[in-house]
Amino acid sequence: MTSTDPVVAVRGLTKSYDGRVVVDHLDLDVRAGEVVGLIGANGAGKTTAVECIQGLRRPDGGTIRVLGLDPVRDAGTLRPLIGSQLQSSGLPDRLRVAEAVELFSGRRARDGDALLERFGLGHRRRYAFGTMSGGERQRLFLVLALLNQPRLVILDELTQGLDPAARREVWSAVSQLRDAGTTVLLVTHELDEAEELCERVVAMRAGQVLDAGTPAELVARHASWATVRFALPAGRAADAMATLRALPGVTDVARHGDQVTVHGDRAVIAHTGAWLLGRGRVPNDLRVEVPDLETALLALLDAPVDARLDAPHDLTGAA
Ligand SMILES: Nc1ncnc2c1ncn2[C@@H]1O[C@H](COP(=O)(O)OP(=O)(O)OP(=O)(O)O)[C@@H](O)[C@H]1O
Repeated sequence: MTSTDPVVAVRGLTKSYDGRVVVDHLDLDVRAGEVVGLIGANGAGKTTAVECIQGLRRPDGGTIRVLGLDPVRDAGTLRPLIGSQLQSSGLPDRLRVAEAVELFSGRRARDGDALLERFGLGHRRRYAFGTMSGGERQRLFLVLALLNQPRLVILDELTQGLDPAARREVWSAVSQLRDAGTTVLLVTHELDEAEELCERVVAMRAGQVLDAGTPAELVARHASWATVRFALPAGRAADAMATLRALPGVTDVARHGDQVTVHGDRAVIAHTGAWLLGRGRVPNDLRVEVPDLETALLALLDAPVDARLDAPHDLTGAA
């Protein structure tokens, strides 16, 4: 493996359960230092794919290389090089934090105490797992995933069931990994999480990749509209309608009293802004709404199956 080879390279991965195909010719690359998110509907095959990547499941077809190794054939060599927190992670309730760190420490283990401090768990060393909050547990799983200085970290539904504050804590911990250049493959349903943490996302449906790119690229490709809202002084809104409709990119203009809504492609933001400036006054209540990754994914999942074949994008994300 050379320094430019992807950390994870999956080609044509297929996996069936009881004759039902759940991963269908999946291609996926994760390059060194990238945080890549696997997103998609329930049952899209995300967990199965990462389990194959970890060597926990044997693929039916295709090839997988992780750090240049085959996850099944080279399982012994690869296991210490991957740090993982899986959907099914759990620890005995009575196990103390320090004991868990000791138990999981391998030959390559770094200073567990320093890691606990880094993730805000230094004061919890003597606490039993069963007494910890959801956010603390997930941060402990992150500590355990990182303990043996893995070359790849795999996180599956890391913040599922956490309250907003605990999610933020865990996000901040993952951001630290990203900033430190750790290679992370993240499975998530939380699209705000993917937008916050992932440099690249891979959207899956029915075992196949629908599209891949930065969150902004996916939004631009599948939800490229914008809506601008503002109020015009009493009586002026009606006159403005025809002018606004003629602006480039505008597909719809609506008026409720003095409230005006202009809808269209992204160019609408600039043209409506320029028109307002040209009138000499920017309304105080000017608002712009643009879709997020969730809207883009919903549009993508709704698209007919063959629409993805029109997408000229490299689904592995290779440069
Ligand atoms: N061990 C198994 N035996 C039989 N079917 C399975 C098994 N594991 C998963 N499946 C099925 O395979 C399909 C894909 O599941 P998988 O967990 O990989 O999807 P996912 O995208 O991770 O879903 P979720 O987001 O709900 O976790 C689902 O229909 C699931 O029920």
